[in-house]
Amino acid sequence: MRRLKFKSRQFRQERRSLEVQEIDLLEKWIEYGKPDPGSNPLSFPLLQKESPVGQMNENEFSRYAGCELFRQLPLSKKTRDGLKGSSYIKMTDIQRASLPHSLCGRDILGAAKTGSGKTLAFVIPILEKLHRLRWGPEDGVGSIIISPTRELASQLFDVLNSVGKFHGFSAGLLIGGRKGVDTEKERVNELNIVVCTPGRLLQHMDETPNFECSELQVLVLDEADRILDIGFKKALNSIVSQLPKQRQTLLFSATQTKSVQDLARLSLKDPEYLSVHEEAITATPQKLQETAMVVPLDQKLDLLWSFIKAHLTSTILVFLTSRKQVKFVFEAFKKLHPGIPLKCLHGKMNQEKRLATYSQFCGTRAVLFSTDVSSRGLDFDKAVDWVVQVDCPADVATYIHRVGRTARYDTAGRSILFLEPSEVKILEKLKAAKIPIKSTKVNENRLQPVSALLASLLVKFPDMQHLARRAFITYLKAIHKEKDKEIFDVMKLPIEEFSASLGLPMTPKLRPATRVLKKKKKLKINVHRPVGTRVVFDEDGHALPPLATLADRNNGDSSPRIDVDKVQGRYEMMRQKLEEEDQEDKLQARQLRKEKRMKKKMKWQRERLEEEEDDELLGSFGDEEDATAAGRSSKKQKTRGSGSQVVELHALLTFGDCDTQLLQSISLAHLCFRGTCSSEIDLEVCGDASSLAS
Ligand SMILES: Nc1ncnc2c1ncn2[C@@H]1O[C@H](COP(=O)(O)OP(=O)(O)OP(=O)(O)O)[C@@H](O)[C@H]1O
Repeated sequence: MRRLKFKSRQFRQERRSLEVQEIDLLEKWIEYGKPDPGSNPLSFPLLQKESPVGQMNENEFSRYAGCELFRQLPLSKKTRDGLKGSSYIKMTDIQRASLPHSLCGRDILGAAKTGSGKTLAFVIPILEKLHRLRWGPEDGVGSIIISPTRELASQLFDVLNSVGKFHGFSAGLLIGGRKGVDTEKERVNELNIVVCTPGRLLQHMDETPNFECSELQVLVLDEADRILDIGFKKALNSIVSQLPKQRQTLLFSATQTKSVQDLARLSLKDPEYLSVHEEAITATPQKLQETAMVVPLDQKLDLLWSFIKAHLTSTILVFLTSRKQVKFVFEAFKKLHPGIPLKCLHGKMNQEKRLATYSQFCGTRAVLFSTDVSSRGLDFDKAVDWVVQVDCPADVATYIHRVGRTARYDTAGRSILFLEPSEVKILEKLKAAKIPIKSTKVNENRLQPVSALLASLLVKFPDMQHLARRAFITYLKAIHKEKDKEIFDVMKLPIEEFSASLGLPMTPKLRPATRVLKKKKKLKINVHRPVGTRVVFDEDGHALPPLATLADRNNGDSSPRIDVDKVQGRYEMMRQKLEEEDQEDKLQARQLRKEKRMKKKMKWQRERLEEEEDDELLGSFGDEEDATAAGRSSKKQKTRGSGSQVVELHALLTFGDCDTQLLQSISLAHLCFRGTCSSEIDLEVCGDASSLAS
């Protein structure tokens, strides 16, 4: 047994040196085959499947720009094994075009159709870059992947988990509201790869002590155009200002931004623009059949109900404009029992429910009513048969993302768009954007009216009346707010008929927006008022504004006038003072963080050195030292581990509101569960985690 342990240490050393050799080889290979900046590897002659791969002779390597199999790329064994384990063999176009550039460390601006495999195009370079840098727990956050929604972040995390399972990086999913943030704070500093939504990342940057990303290597923005748009502007600017400028940045989306201003915000360095489907005849997947139907607003629910009743064995994703509409249609249709499971998803649902709904919907026959929270990035296991857009999308990009939830990778799919007659102008815009959408007429004979059923439902369940009213109002408000007035005109809508179609007995009154004037706050005497903030009154008993004390009384006027220069001077002085103090504070905090990091790093390096010395000692002293060294080295194995044969359970941690339990179980297992694949070497278990060893 002792001998076996000695072997396992030697094995670890050998493995480490093999890893160093592999990295050296990969770096040479990448350097050798770098494609020219600005070139598109898709236009290179295809590398034959049977061509030799890797090092040809001392200074010659096989070509990787222009290859189509993952195994022909300069990737580590761990990544290759991860890809193979997930059955990824052949690259998609965006992967073929971008990976040769991103593996060399270049910034990428990648655009490709929905469902075309953009996720792997950024997950692989992250794993490879950190692997080649031999990134470890003590190095902190090496990569951040930002996604606009929690579901998408969680899905990206799953892909990272499956492809990166042979690497020893710790990764965390940081999403969600206030809940769970404290648990995350305790562990977030140990992460190497962070998958997150902008809000949660910023929350940690602001609140978590010592959380910093000053060593960041790769920043990824998935659905980049969405993250760069106005809704996330403030958050993203704050995030980027806290990241080092020296980093690789990868931006991907099906509808990519080219705004120079946007890109300047991210300080991209000579990015490679790779829009692989720009030349394609269509902007949407080839196997997607797209149809539009013109139907008056008051018949949309009839059409939707008839559609669902006619497709009871399908998986259908239905998009509506507002959360209130989603709630109403879902609750109402559920009570009418259409004969197929119904689900709903919107941004105000709690996170656990959102994630549960998302995973339940994957691969089952069901109808999911959703707002645009599901429109981007989600890969419902390639199982959505139909995308139904009951309400017109805000713009062409939204249309592309919504229909992109079906016909993913190489599967087929169908979509249908219900258009109010006043909205038909969008068809021209869709066609101009190379979207092959065909218009068909509604077959009135097959329409199953649902309005009467809804009216009786609203009588039976008075709560539903409120939902219906809210759905009505929020829809009209949303249309009123839409920017594209050529398509959206609330005045052209049949408002009364629409209200009746929801089952409402009377059309709710739409009041013009009024400003609610707040009551003037009563002034109270604050006895705890800090010294120096005394209120000064004039002779008539009126409180003087604070700056009146600075007024220039020497100009002869009876009423004192503010001396603007004096006031500005004082402000300027205060501003300067504050800025100086701020700078000092920042410097101090940075210094402290740096020292702490250095200490941690030194400690880890010392431990590793000791471990290596131990190994060498063991080599000379043999079996005697084994027993004492075993405990110590097992402990070290907890924090640092790599290698193809040793399986460590600490590989990936999951953070997030719903994962507290999982987090606990992983940290338990993380204690020191270590098994080896070699039949020669026995399981080595330390401490009280022995019960986990079986
Ligand atoms: N090389 C590949 N071989 C086989 N399947 C792949 C490959 N790359 C990606 N896929 C599969 O294709 C599907 C779509 O991939 P992915 O979600 O990355 O698309 P996307 O381009 O990011 O889509 P969207 O624009 O909607 O976000 C996934 O189910 C994924 O597993």
